[in-house]
This record gives sequence, C-alpha cells and structure tokens, in this order.
Amino acid sequence: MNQAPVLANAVSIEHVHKSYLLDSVRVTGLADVSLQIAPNLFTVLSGPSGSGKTTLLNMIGCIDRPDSGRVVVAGQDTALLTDDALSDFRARHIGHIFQTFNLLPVLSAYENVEYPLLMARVPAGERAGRVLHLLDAVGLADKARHRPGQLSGGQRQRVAIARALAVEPALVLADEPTANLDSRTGEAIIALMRRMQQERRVSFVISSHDPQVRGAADEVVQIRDGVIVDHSRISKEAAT
Ligand SMILES: Nc1ncnc2c1ncn2[C@@H]1O[C@H](COP(=O)(O)OP(=O)(O)OP(=O)(O)O)[C@@H](O)[C@H]1O
Repeated sequence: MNQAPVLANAVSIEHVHKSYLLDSVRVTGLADVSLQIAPNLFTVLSGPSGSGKTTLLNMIGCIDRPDSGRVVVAGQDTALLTDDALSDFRARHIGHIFQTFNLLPVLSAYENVEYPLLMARVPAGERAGRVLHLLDAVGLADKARHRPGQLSGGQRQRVAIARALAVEPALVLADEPTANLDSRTGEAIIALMRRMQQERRVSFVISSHDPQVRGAADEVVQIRDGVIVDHSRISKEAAT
C-alpha cells in the first residue's frame, strides 16, 4: 500500500509574479507573493475585489502558471510537470468548489460525484462505494438520482463538496463558496466544509468576502493589490 508522505507544507509559494495583458495594458495579479500553508488547516484568503485572491487560487490549483517564481503543491514542484502531467496531477490531488457550483446539469448528483473518479481512472468496483459514502456524508443519500436543477442552492453546493472530495485530494480549493447562498444556508455549508476538512484531514484554502467563512478559519491570509499584507493564525481560545 502507498504511504502518503508527511509534508511540511500543503502549499509553498515562493516569489510568485503573475500579470495579465488587458488591451495592451499590463495588470498585476500577484506581485512577489511568498506563502507557506501548513497541512490540514482551514485557510481563508481575504481581500477586496480585484486584490488577487482568484489569481492566487488559480496558481495553487494548477489552473494557471506563474510568470515567475515557484509553486509547490502537496510536495510537487508544479514547474517540473508538462501541461498534461499538470492536468493529471490536478485531477488526482486537488478538489475544487466554485461560487456557482459548476455541476454538470445533465448528470445526477451521483454521476456528478462519480465524474472526477472516472477522470482519475479509479476502478469501477471502488467508485460506487466512495460516491454513496460521500453523498451520505454531505446529507444527500436520498437525492442521488436528482439532477442539479431538482436541487436547492445549498444541496447543489453539498454535491459540489462531495465531488471535490471524491478523489481523496490533499487539498480542496473553494472560490467564494457561499456567495450565492443565503446566510443560513451559507452557515450550514461552512460547517459542512469544516467538518469534512477535520474528519478527512485535508487542507482547505478558501477565497471569501464572507465574515462567516473567516470566522471558521484556522488562519487568514490578507491580500491587497496582489501582495500578502498579513497571514495570521486564529487563536481558537480567543475565539471561544
Ligand atoms: N484573465 C484576466 N485578464 C486580465 N486581467 C485579469 C485576469 N484575471 C485577473 N485579472 C486582474 O488581476 C487582478 C486580480 O484579480 P483577481 O480576480 O485575482 O482578484 P480577486 O481578489 O479574486 O477579485 P474578486 O474578489 O472580485 O473575485 C485584477 O486587477 C484583475 O482585473
């Protein structure tokens, strides 16, 4: 059996620069960002609109590459991977949760959760058990055959959380996961993500404006104008 390596950091970013060309004007996304995130934490990225949160999540999530600097995720230096190998690495080790859920509308809840397992070529015999267990864990055992259009916003995000965890990733990234939910549903989704993060000992990195999300964090990374201005552990004693 493969033993997962014990990692010093879930994410290590060193001197990352990223800019975009917009109508021949160069716009800074990230300016010399360095960040270490320890494993098994609930880390929240916070900052005003346009500060670089999504750009940073895209670097960590291997959706985009930096112009310069080093990005190491779950022990893998992403610069050493070809584009195909990077996609494969992402599919096997990183789960994604989105503001607009991004479920495939023609697939049932069951099939949406199974989809990343098909992509990661997990054998058929293993898939059903994992999917049913996850749907049960997010409280949707009785909705397996429902399509996204037959589910509420909160139920859709529960499916998306189950989908993000299906490959048993080292890291789950969530971009504004409560932005399209009312505050009570948002609170339940935060509690679910927190419980899954702790039970499964997976690292969550969440970009959010939502004070309820920040309230659940182990640590908060503050970004302004493409620069990290603060990275603070939250003392749980102080919070209770
Ligand atoms: N694909 C792109 N093309 C051009 N500019 C971009 C692109 N993506 C991001 N930017 C610019 O990079 C900067 C950082 O954007 P980013 O989306 O990372 O911020 P954000 O903190 O996630 O914002 P929000 O909270 O509004 O989602 C902004 O100035 C933005 O306009």
